[in-house]
Amino acid sequence: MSEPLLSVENLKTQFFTEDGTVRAVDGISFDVYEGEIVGLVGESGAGKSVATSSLLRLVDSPGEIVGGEITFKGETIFGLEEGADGEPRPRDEMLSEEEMREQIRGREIAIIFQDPMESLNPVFTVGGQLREFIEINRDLSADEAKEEAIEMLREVGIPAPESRYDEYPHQFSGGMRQRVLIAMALACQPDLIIADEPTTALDVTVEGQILEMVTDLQEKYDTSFIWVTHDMSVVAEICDRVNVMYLGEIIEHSEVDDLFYDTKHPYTQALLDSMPRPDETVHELDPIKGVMPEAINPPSGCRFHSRCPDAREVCREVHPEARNLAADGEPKHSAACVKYDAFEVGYDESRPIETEATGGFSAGLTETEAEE
Ligand SMILES: Nc1ncnc2c1ncn2[C@@H]1O[C@H](COP(=O)(O)OP(=O)(O)OP(=O)(O)O)[C@@H](O)[C@H]1O
Ligand code: NI
Repeated sequence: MSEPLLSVENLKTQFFTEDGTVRAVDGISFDVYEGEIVGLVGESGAGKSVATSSLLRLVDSPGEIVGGEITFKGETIFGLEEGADGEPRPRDEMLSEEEMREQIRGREIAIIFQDPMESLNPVFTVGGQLREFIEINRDLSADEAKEEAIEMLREVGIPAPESRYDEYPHQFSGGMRQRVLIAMALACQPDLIIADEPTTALDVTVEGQILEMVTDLQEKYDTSFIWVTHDMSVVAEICDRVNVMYLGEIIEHSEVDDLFYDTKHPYTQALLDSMPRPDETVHELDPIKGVMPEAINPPSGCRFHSRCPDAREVCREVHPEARNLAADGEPKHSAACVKYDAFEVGYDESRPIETEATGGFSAGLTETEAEE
């Protein structure tokens, strides 16, 4: 395989709050290759948005990227080295804030958020905003940029784009606004588009139409995507490869079919069991037991052990790094769960423990309450 377009190594982003340090992203690694859609999936609070905004160095105070490497087309978006005083400092080749703003954001890596009203200005027409964006970023005249803007609106499926060009964002439906943002993301022909739950607020039919359009455009332009979602059916529909996140970590990674048909991590299994599956018409939904613990004080050992049906003593003690469990020659399939022999930590001999998932006590109750 060729070099990845984007490579993320051991990325850590933390928020320094009054209550303590929130380890929102705690050592994640993944790659994105040219022309693929990579999913980032997990429950609310897993760290998906912090991870994607870190990729563009858009984390605001009190948040900070504290470690790791982000490389994009050979350029260092983030990278530290040890300074003369022993303290970490940005490496010389790390892109400056100005370079990030002028070369990377919007041009080479575009981002689409869940709420289009945050990205569209309500007092300007949709077409005007798109035209201006194209004009600024692509050295086109105002007329050329307008033509291109109309073309982009047509491309993302906005009917009668010439007349809708002069309308304001509030005159567009939610789905149509989201299409405008996709047009804006595509306008500079970036190599990578990060989509942070852009279809979550839409109804399923509109969502389906948008996902279909994205897959078509993705093929046409050969753009790579990172698609953030908490919805496994979205993953099934558009992703080539998937990273599953839990409490700041990527706990499973594989090609999309393997994630569904050869699920390795109990958390991924729990996520799948809690959602309607696209490949099953009738399915009893089984919500994940318990709540995700706080990222300030993550549980010892495996972070999922408190909610895991397979947890044993050893899961409280050993913090597993994801390992590739695929057979030789098979595509990578990694998981961070010590129940697999590859981890060799004595899982089989270890005593099972009661967790929120084993029915020993139900979610939210303490052990004594449940015994009564
Ligand atoms: N500005 C902030 N200050 C303190 N903590 C923050 C801040 N922003 C995010 N966090 C914390 O970082 C963690 C990850 O949040 P993030 O928004 O990335 O989750 P997410 O996976 O995107 O969830 P969702 O699906 O709800 O969007 C959470 O524990 C959150 O409370
Ligand atoms: Ni988010």
